Amino acid sequence: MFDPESLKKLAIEIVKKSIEAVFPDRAVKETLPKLNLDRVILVAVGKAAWRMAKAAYEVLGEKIRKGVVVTKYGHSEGLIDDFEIYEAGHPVPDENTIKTTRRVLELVDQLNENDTVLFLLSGGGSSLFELPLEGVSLEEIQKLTSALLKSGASIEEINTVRKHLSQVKGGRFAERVFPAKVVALVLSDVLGDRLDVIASGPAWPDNSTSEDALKVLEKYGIETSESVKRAILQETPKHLSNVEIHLIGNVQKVCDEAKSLAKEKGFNAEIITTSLDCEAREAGRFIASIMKEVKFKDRPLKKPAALIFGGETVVHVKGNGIGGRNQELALSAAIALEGIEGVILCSAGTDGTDGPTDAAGGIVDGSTAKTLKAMGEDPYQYLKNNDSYNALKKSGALLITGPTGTNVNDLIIGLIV
Ligand SMILES: Nc1ncnc2c1ncn2[C@@H]1O[C@H](COP(=O)(O)OP(=O)(O)OP(=O)(O)O)[C@@H](O)[C@H]1O
Ligand SMILES: O=C(O)[C@H](O)CO
Ligand SMILES: [Mg+2]
Repeated sequence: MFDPESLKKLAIEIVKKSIEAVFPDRAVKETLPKLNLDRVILVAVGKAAWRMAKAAYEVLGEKIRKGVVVTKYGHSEGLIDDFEIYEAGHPVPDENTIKTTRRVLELVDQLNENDTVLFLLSGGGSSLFELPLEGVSLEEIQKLTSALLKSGASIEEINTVRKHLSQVKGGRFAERVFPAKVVALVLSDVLGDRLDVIASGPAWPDNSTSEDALKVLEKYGIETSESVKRAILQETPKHLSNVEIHLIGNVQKVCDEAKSLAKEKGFNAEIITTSLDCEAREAGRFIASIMKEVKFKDRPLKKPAALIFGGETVVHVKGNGIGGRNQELALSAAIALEGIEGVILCSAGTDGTDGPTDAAGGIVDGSTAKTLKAMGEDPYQYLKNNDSYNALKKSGALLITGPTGTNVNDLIIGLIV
């Protein structure tokens, strides 16, 4: 029923269309009309901020009294009415982060109980929205952030520390907006969607404590100054009375869309997990083993079948090649699927950039490893050297989409016919 080329095309189509379903524009436009907003101050923060703000402007128009957007360098796409649009440092905050955050605080400090801040939040916000507590310098925050990012700490742990050093994270932004209200739309790039973790939860009560933050520093052996330790001891808000939050997209949504698209195409489709978080090469091998079970035993699904996985794997980079977690997962699966017909696996970062490369991920089948071997290359050596980008490039197995303007973790689909 499917030749390898049409199966590949179909897998790419399902992945691309599923990512479109989590474009923030669409979700903002669906959500805002239900909220009865009038005369708001718009503040958009994160990697998807520009697109979220543009969509909000298209829905609310003149109802937006003032708009401020802060996103990563290169992530804004032009003017939106008379909004102030800023770009700042990511993944480590810089001078522009501080300047913009001060500007936002200046605006919200003038508000009263009749006002509403429409807060559009997405991943990356921790670095783009920051004003350190009194006594803590930007340099100290930069040093600490770099150390935490390299330490192997989880995003929850990293943000636990960040929240306790900031005037805007861990609910302190919402506290500062009081007595005005905050209505927030949030696009999640955190597995489990914890609202106090996404972008360090500027508008959500903090579930973590000063003690937790100190424990993270101790666990990863990170040295800090006395002034940083003193600042951490000031506890973040645990209750907020002026906040309404709407989660408008996450990895679950992208998986749901993939499942329904695969079903439309006549596949038996199932979401196996939305919280895949192990080492990328192990995930690739394990997913390949399930695909073989379907191929040869028709279980847990009968062919034609679509297996869908969402999450964010990790890579402990030991080699000196280039790649990303989705490309590494795909290469590992390609090795395990070698020689099998009627199987294809696509692994993609929904933001369109997987690791420090121009690819969104990889798309592999039973011929990928064979193609490399026919060229005299050893796929396993590429995997060992964390050089998935070059292995997939040589075998024509890179998935290239360009930056998508959204960011909700990774989508992996396996088709078996
Ligand atoms: N050669 C490589 N092979 C595989 N993975 C790599 C390689 N080099 C870096 N990485 C991985 O790429 C990750 C960064 O990728 P990426 O920018 O896609 O992350 P992200 O989670 O999407 O970031 P953000 O949350 O800011 O959007 C690093 O955590 C690292 O593990
Ligand atoms: O900004 C951040 O903290 C990360 O992207 C997680 O949301
Ligand atoms: Mg990314």
